[in-house]
Amino acid sequence: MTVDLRYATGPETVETATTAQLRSRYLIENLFAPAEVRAAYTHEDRMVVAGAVPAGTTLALPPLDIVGTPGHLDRRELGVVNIGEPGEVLVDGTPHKLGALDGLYVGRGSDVAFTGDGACFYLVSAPADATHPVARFSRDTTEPVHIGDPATASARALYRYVWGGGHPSCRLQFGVTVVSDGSVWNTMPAHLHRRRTEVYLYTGLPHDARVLHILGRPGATRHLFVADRQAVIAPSWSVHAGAGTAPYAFVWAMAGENTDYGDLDPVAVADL
Ligand SMILES: O=C(O)C(=O)C[C@H](O)C(=O)CO
Repeated sequence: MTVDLRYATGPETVETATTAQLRSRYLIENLFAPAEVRAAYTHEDRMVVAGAVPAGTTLALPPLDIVGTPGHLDRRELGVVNIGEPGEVLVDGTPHKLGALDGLYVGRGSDVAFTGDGACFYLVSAPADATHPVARFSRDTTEPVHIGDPATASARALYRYVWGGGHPSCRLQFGVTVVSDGSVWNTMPAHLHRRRTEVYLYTGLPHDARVLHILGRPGATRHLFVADRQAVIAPSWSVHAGAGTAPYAFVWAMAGENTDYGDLDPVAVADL
């Protein structure tokens, strides 16, 4: 299986990069294909992001040569969000049903497989040094945190699945944010995470719409136009925020030194 490999980068490279260079370093475009698992590996906090689209088959989470262990999760933990129709994730043979935007945490050491005709699973794994139990998160029963304001076109609901305040993990945090009708902005005002890497996967965008995603150091930002089901890597020195030309949601996932969701450095709009 080919893995899309991304090296770690420094902030100074962003200001002089061409658009093509920015896209090849930070944007992950083709994670989802029928009856395949596709993966990208970033050296930023050694996160793996992947797509599994069973399309009527049963797809196993494969080992990756770059990870270097016989099983993908031998030394890793996994977050899964279903961005398609309902499907099942088999963890050591036990099925866990996931509806649209539901999540699943899988601890170190498990074998995982995916089924479901219209299901489309987004996966994030990160190194783990302990084993925590499997946990399912339903978007319908997770109490969202409402942030932003319709007056600034930034109202959104944040569904935190693994975030340090509930189910335990080693390094991984993830959840889903749904931008409210009439709002366009995510993560504005923006912030940085000195102690972790974050990856956003945009979902629910019409095919002809885009999210204008902002990256880079405050005061020296660039942008990428991002389509549905594409992901963007935000190294620890980069803001990560965006405005959509149509309604959208996104899966956010982080890995780093701690699992404290509130450990972030806010950036005032005027400092961007
Ligand atoms: O819309 C938002 O704001 C977010 O969803 C923020 C992410 O959860 C995030 O950046 C976590 O650090």
